[in-house]
Amino acid sequence: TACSSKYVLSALHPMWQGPLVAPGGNRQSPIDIRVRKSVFDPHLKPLTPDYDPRTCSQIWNNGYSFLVEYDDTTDKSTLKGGPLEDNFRLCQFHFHWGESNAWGSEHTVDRRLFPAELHMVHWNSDKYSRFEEAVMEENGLAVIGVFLKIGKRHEGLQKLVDVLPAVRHKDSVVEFTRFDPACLLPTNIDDYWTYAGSLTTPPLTEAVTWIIMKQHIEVSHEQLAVFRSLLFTSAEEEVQKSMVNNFRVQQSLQGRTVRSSFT
Ligand SMILES: CCOC(=O)CCc1ccc(S(N)(=O)=O)cc1
Ligand SMILES: [Zn+2]
Repeated sequence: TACSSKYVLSALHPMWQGPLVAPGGNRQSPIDIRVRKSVFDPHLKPLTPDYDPRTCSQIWNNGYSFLVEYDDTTDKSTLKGGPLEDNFRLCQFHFHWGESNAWGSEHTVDRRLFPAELHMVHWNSDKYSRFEEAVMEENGLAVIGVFLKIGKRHEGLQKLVDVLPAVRHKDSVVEFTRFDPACLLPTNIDDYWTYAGSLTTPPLTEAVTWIIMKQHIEVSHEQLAVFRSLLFTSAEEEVQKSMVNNFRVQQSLQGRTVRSSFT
């Protein structure tokens, strides 16, 4: 069952220092999105991201992924609309990927795996005063998920790819500015699935409104290979481990409904 495979992952993956089973976990992520079981919701509004590239501040390797962090002390880079009732502030984006192009995404669509998945993480600034507070609350976070496919080179991503060697080791950080995260969104952001879920890494809190884009973006094989050149390990550790397969296994839906913004 999903539960046992979660234990298997915990045994194999160095990345799990958190709780193996989220307390009372009945809305865990990621999930498999069964397209024919999703329910069209005509009341879902268009999503309105409004990002200011000047809020981009740094990139760091946290030992699970690399995070591009945004200054979220003011309402400069926000997300509204879609399934969201409140205003959400962008705080970071990161990716999950595999060691091969055959797998790497966290969510799947009718069991289809993608080589990687982008997560753009926002917190509810109408209800909470900072990310660390929102991450513990039921309607605290909104994460946009975008699938990556291998194809043509993504020109906007290249600025990010070029700086990754500078954050090769865990806990390394470099200044990174004037990056517009909107360039990583697909051309069509009106078609998405949405469901109530959780963080996919510790603390695994059930705080996330997930918004998964139907349309993927394309990156080149060479660009994804640079992601795989990152390391889970810090510079001091003798054994260097490639940062690959940093995804969680799918969790059971447990009666949840996945809504779609399109028919
Ligand atoms: C209390 C501090 O909590 C954190 O730092 C959680 C960060 C965190 C943010 C987003 C995600 S994901 N993969 O579900 O988009 C996982 C973990
Ligand atoms: Zn993630």
